[in-house]
Amino acid sequence: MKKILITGSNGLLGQKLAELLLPRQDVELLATSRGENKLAEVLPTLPFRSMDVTKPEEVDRVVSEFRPTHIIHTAAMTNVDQCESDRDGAVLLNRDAVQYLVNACEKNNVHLVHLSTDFIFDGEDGPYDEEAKANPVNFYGETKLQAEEVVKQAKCKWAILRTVLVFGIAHDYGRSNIVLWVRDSLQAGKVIKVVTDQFRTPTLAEDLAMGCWLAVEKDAEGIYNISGSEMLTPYDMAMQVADFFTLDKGLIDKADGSTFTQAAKRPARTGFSIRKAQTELGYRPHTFLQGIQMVAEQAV
Ligand SMILES: NC(=O)C1=CN([C@@H]2O[C@H](COP(=O)(O)OP(=O)(O)OC[C@H]3O[C@@H](n4cnc5c(N)ncnc54)[C@H](OP(=O)(O)O)[C@@H]3O)[C@@H](O)[C@H]2O)C=CC1
Ligand SMILES: Cc1cn([C@H]2C[C@H](O)[C@@H](COP(=O)(O)OP(=O)(O)O[C@H]3O[C@@H](C)C(=O)[C@@H](O)[C@H]3O)O2)c(=O)[nH]c1=O
Repeated sequence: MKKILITGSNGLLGQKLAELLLPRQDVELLATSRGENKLAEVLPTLPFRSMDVTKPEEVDRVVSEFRPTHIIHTAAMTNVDQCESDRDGAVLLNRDAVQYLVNACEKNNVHLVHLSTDFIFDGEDGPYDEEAKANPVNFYGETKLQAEEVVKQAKCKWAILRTVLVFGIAHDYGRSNIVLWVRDSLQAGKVIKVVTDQFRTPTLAEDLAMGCWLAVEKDAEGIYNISGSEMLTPYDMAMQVADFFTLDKGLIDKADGSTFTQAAKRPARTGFSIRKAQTELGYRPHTFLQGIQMVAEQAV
């Protein structure tokens, strides 16, 4: 029996984890997030406690009371541009909160599964394997790299799962992602500028949730890349989305990183080799096209 506490259960990955793990007979689950439970209506039997990971005494109390075997830590400041403007907030949530969780895990003998990102790399020479040297180009990546250092110092068991450009559909959820953004923009007849000079291995949220479960099930320790397997540009992705939903590809304008400005710099070529997760965990992601299809099936 695995006793799993999820942080950030209101987020995209958190919701997919709750859906995946709640029905399992070999898992006892506690979903936590700050504020109210967004899954209360769709998963009424989901055990939930409000837990703000930036409050150490709250983390200590909830972890000590539930005494999980594993924590899957998904909560983070994932708005990359916001991390640039709210640096103190980004450090508190993306790094300091990880230290609070590590403290609670050490005290209660918990295996910590921590989520990290391709944005710890500079994007000069992707795809990356688990041994590649980090060199973040934006503040989000900086804080997530600092979090990895915190986890690596931990005296409890730990795994770091790195992922890339996650897409999927969640309930009552504000953040968009490439598939929904392209679909919704084209459906509204809007012209979009999409970059041709960034490369990613986009990740279906359901696949990432499965990767997290495999890591827990196998008590995996160390670093694992958990992403899709196809290296695509956002422009390639947009074209596949347009094709799938039979939308007007004429609305997709090619752009490049130099003309296209976002507050935070993005690494050019990331993407992951997922060989280690495939061989050691039995991780098998869907294709990007299958991922779009799954999103379409869930769309209302
Ligand atoms: N999405 C992506 O493309 C990628 C994500 N990752 C990493 O994967 C992980 C999961 O990402 P994803 O699910 O997309 O993230 P989301 O932004 O969807 O979810 C994060 C959740 O954390 C919650 N949260 C925020 N602050 C706190 C807090 N102080 N205490 C408790 N919960 C809090 C948020 O709550 P609220 O709803 O109230 O804001 C949100 O529901 C993150 O660690 C991220 O860095 C890595 C690479 C790519
Ligand atoms: C908004 C926008 C994005 N893009 C491209 C750039 C980028 O590669 C891709 C997604 O852009 P976004 O700004 O939505 O996503 P972005 O913030 O870059 O996503 C990141 O999120 C964090 C949490 C991570 O950890 C990373 O793995 C990464 O996926 O789409 C365009 O081409 N045109 C646009 O108008």
